[in-house]
Amino acid sequence: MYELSHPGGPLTGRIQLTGSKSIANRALIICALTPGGFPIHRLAEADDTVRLQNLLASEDEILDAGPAGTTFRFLTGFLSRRAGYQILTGSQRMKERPIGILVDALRELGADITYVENEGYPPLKIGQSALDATDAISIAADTSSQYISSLLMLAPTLPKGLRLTLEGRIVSIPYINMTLSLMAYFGVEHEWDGQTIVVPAQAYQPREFTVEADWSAASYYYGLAALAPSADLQIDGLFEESVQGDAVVAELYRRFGVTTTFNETGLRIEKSAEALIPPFFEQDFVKCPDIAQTLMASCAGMGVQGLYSGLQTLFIKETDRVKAMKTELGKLGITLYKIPAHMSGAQEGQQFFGQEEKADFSAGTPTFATYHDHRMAMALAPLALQHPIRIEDPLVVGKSYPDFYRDLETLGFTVKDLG
Ligand SMILES: O=C(O)C1=C[C@@H](OP(=O)(O)O)[C@@H](O)[C@H](O)C1
Ligand SMILES: C=C(OP(=O)(O)O)C(=O)O
Repeated sequence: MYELSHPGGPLTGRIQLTGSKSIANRALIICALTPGGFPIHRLAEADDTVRLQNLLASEDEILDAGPAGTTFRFLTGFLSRRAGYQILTGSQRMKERPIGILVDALRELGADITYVENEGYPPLKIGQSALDATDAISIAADTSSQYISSLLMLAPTLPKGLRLTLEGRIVSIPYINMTLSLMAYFGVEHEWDGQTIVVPAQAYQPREFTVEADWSAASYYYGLAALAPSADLQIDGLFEESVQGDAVVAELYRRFGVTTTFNETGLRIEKSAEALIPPFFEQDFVKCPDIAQTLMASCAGMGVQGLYSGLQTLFIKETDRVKAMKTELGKLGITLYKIPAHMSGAQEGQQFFGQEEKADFSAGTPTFATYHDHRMAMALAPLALQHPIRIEDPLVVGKSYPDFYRDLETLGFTVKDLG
């Protein structure tokens, strides 16, 4: 367990931000699909990326993706064409994260995939197939965009390419765009017409590639700036033009008086002591699910009333994130609650959640559980600007950002290992 604290006063410093695991994992899969490969610079040191790199190089029969969603989903597609049989497995939580939508789509293409334990869930036994049964399939787009990205990256290498029709409300759409723009960087063209993406058969063109810094990780610095009396932070490695949907975080925090200016090496986040905090924050997170916890913790720290929608994918991530945030914010006297449909005006398939109290530390130092979810630890960490906090299983951050605590220390935080 770690205890985090900060002496108070203005928050200043400079961070070389970790690389994006989403971008790195796409680059690794595309590289493996490109004859001869290509050099990738600033490959993220995230556990999920190291894992994918190791599994792509492994000839073992059992491949363990651990808790890494993109690693598991991207490999499910990739291994369908690799020689021999492999068993693709993961952590206990991974075995609870659905994979049936992707398996059904791959089976329609001709894949040889069987469930080793429970129907619809990892682990999978994956054999080699030409994936030439058809060149046009449909897939439900309302559960995880990672299934779609997995198919898209494979698509140009299929004998007749792929015509992929997305059904239902599309979640996490910026991640589909990220996949397509990386494919385009490596010379692969597509057409997106209505709900259908067409990728003709083509070869990836090798090109050197550099991984951008991680905008999802940047969200924690926005969270810190929002809770500091004043802040001036330089975050290196991020650029205004980004393929990451979570870059929207710069816009979201502007509402709390946290401003962003781009410069040569990255960006500067500033908040002045006079910044006005609005009483209310409303946001649909369907395009940026990974920053929802950051904003919930910020609203808690500022005592801003939050109204959230687009959280439907959070239930099947590293943990049920809504439930986990509800429990942990509850330790600070905050109720995160579902708003009944008749009160929120929610349309079918939509749910609204609300919270309004300000974090109350009068019960002493809170101990936050992390539920095997890196984002629980990192999203709650900024609250240490208001009162010391304790984080259980703190090294869970390694999934995307192993140097998180070291970077906090450079901003003046004390990180005490309580064992
Ligand atoms: O493709 C990706 O890199 C990701 C897609 C998103 O998942 P879903 O599409 O399952 O929402 C996101 O939450 C995850 O952290 C990374
Ligand atoms: C949801 C996440 O990752 P994954 O789905 O790849 O496990 C995440 O990093 O927030």
